[in-house]
Amino acid sequence: MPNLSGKYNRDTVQVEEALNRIQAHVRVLETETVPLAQASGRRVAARIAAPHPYPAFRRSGMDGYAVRAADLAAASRDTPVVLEVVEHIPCGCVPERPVASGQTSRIMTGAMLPEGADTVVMFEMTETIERDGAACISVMKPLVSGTNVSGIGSEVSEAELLLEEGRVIGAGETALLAVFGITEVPVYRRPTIAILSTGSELLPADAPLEPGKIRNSNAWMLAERVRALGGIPLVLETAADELEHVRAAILEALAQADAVITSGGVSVGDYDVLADWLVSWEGTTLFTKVAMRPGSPTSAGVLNGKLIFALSGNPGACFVGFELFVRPALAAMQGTAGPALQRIRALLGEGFPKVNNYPRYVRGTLSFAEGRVYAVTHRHNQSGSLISIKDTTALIVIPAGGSGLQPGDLVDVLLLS
Ligand SMILES: Nc1nc2c(c(=O)[nH]1)N[C@H]1C(S)=C(S)[C@@H](COP(=O)(O)OP(=O)(O)OC[C@H]3O[C@@H](n4cnc5c(N)ncnc54)[C@H](O)[C@@H]3O)O[C@H]1N2
Ligand code: MOO
Ligand SMILES: [Mg+2]
Repeated sequence: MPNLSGKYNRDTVQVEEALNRIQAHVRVLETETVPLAQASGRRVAARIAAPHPYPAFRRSGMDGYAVRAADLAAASRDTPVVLEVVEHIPCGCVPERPVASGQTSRIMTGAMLPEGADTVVMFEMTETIERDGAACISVMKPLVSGTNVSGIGSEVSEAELLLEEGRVIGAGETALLAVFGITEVPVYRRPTIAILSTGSELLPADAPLEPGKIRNSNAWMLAERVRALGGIPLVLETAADELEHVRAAILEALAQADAVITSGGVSVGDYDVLADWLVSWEGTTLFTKVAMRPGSPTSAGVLNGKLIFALSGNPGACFVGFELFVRPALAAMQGTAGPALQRIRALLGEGFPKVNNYPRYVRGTLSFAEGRVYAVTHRHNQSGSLISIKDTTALIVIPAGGSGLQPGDLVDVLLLS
């Protein structure tokens, strides 16, 4: 029997220190190139610069007439300026005739401006007339030169940074890559994350309920989060609370995955075998207790250069442990340093009278009223409850100590979405 006294006497580390220890062991994954159509949700693995200016040609912003602004300088209701229409320019065409003084070309939104012209008068400001058998327009107002024209590079100049390394590719990013013709995108490899649920009480989701048992929800929740953060979840068969069984499952998982998340068995119970293993194993233990609620027994270690996140089995604690520790690690594996969660300050909506010996990460959401941001805690915030997870968009940080918080007190809030 290994010496398990460490299971009961654990050093407590602060959340920040626990995260630092994890980040120190993150290995940034290799990069690969994927077609643009498969780049959604991936993180860019290089600094991507604009290969050409955008727009690449002087472009009309309106359906109207391309003119020389100087020609319209004296235009007024009483002295309209008459210009001869010399060409029609649809989108996608290169104008064939320059616009000389006294001339104009009919031009469509998005079409290339003809030489000589510097301004576009929208149709609504013109009147078409005929003069000496020629099609003309009359304009009754001057325009500032450049009106309704997007100049070359006015939006993006050549070589300008488009996407910084580590950025997640979403709608705006894909649009940029497409418009610049970057159809082979350098991205970080997606981390494969093995998910092992431990617990002899766990049934698969499709099993009929049995007395004393519950269906496994953590595996589904964790897989969903891993997928949403760019990883590939590898959900393993649930392990019974037996040390050898759990150990073997983790070792096998480490061979196939970039990191392993376990849930359950980290506290001091008789069948909390992960806690047993982490004090007697061959790996490096990073921490086995964190100054936080829920999830104080959350543990982590490194074996064969790979991280093992041993999250609590309690669904609320499992969720919070994932967001605080696994999420930043997933981001870092895919090339993004820095905090994974944005921290803001908000006014506490309802009071939180409970005094804590550890900082508490309360599931909640933000609400907005009269220009103020309120942090609203959810009712079911026990470590063991899971009903509030679906409505959680933020973790509200209630500091340790003190004498409870009043409505309107300023609190730190970690934004999850
Ligand atoms: N004497 C003490 N008891 C406990 C302490 C303590 O300090 N002294 N800590 C409590 C705290 S805090 C937490 S958090 C839990 C941690 O429990 P474990 O991580 O060891 O998890 P289990 O014992 O395996 O299960 C706890 C709870 O969660 C349910 N569970 C487990 N896996 C799943 C799953 N995949 N899906 C859904 N639900 C799951 C399990 O059935 C239990 O109800 O320990 C306290 N005890
Ligand atoms: O730290 Mo435990 O997760 O409160 O219940
Ligand atoms: Mg337990």
